[in-house]
Formats: sequence, C-alpha cells, structure tokens
Amino acid sequence: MPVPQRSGSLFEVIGGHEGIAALVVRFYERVLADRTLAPFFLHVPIDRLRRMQIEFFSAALGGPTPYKGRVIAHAHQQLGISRPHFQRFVGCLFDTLADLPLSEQDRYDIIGRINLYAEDVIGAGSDFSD
Ligand code: HEM
Repeated sequence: MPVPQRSGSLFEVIGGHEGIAALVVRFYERVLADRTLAPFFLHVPIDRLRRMQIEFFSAALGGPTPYKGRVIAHAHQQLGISRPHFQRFVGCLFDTLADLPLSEQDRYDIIGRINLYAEDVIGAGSDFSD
C-alpha cells in the first residue's frame, strides 16, 4: 500500500511560521534543561540562536523563506559534538514533537529532515570518544 501523501509541506502541517516558532521555543527549553547538552550553550546568546533555528527549521521543512545563517558545518565545527550528543539533541526534538498534534508519519519525516545534517554537526573523529 502506498503511504498517503500529505496535502501541504511539513512547514504548513506544523502551523507555518507561528507553529515553527512555538516548536523551537519548546525544543530549546528541553535542550537547555538537559545536563549533557546545556554546557554547549553556556556562552551562546539564546535569543539569536532561537531566531536562527526558526529560520533554519522553516527552510528545512519547506517554508517559503531561505535560511541565511552560517553553513551548519561551520557553525558546529569547533564545538566537539559527538554522536551521543547529537542523538540526545534529536531525542529532545522527538519529545517536543510528541506533544504536538502531528501524525506519526509527519514526526518521523521531520526527524528525517534534521538527521540529514548529522555528519555536518558531529565533529571529525568524535566517534572515537563515544
Ligand atoms: C541537526 C542538528 C542541528 C541543527 C540543524 C543545528 C542548527 C544550528 C543553527 C541554525 C545554528 C545558528 C547558526 C548561526 O548562528 O548562523 C546553530 C548554532 C549552534 N548550535 Fe546547532 N544545530 C544542530 C545540532 C546541534 C547540537 C547537537 C549541538 C550541541 C550539542 C548544537 C550546538 C550549537 C551551538 C552551541 C550553537 C552556537 C554556535 C555559535 O554561536 O558559535 N547544535 N545550530
């Protein structure tokens, strides 16, 4: 049986710009409450980061406006993010999505879009420090 097609983009399914903004705010509440992830953000201006993430998520989920921030690999290059860090981060996203009225298919599709950036975010050689 073919998977039923959704009628709009994931951006629309989440509720457009407003929906994405609410998602990013809740998502970073979880990330910053996570003891393992929080230290990465200690000296980061969170308002700006949220703004950039709203822009990034909107573009990645098929929204009409482009992402104008730094190339993802460059923004994360020196941070020492390992695969387990990345998995925790995506876990926070999954938990945030679980609270929203989305179908399971849409949730997995959103995670799939974000997972495309895993290799850009995870630092070179960090697999050895798992
Ligand atoms: C696919 C997953 C991820 C995406 C799509 C993503 C996306 C972004 C974006 C769009 C920015 C803003 C870039 C800019 O300022 O121009 C950013 C910055 C940042 N991200 Fe990520 N991120 C991801 C995973 C992670 C993870 C796993 C961590 C930490 C465990 C992390 C830590 C940071 C930090 C600390 C900054 C601020 C860097 C700085 O201002 O120098 N990110 N990220």
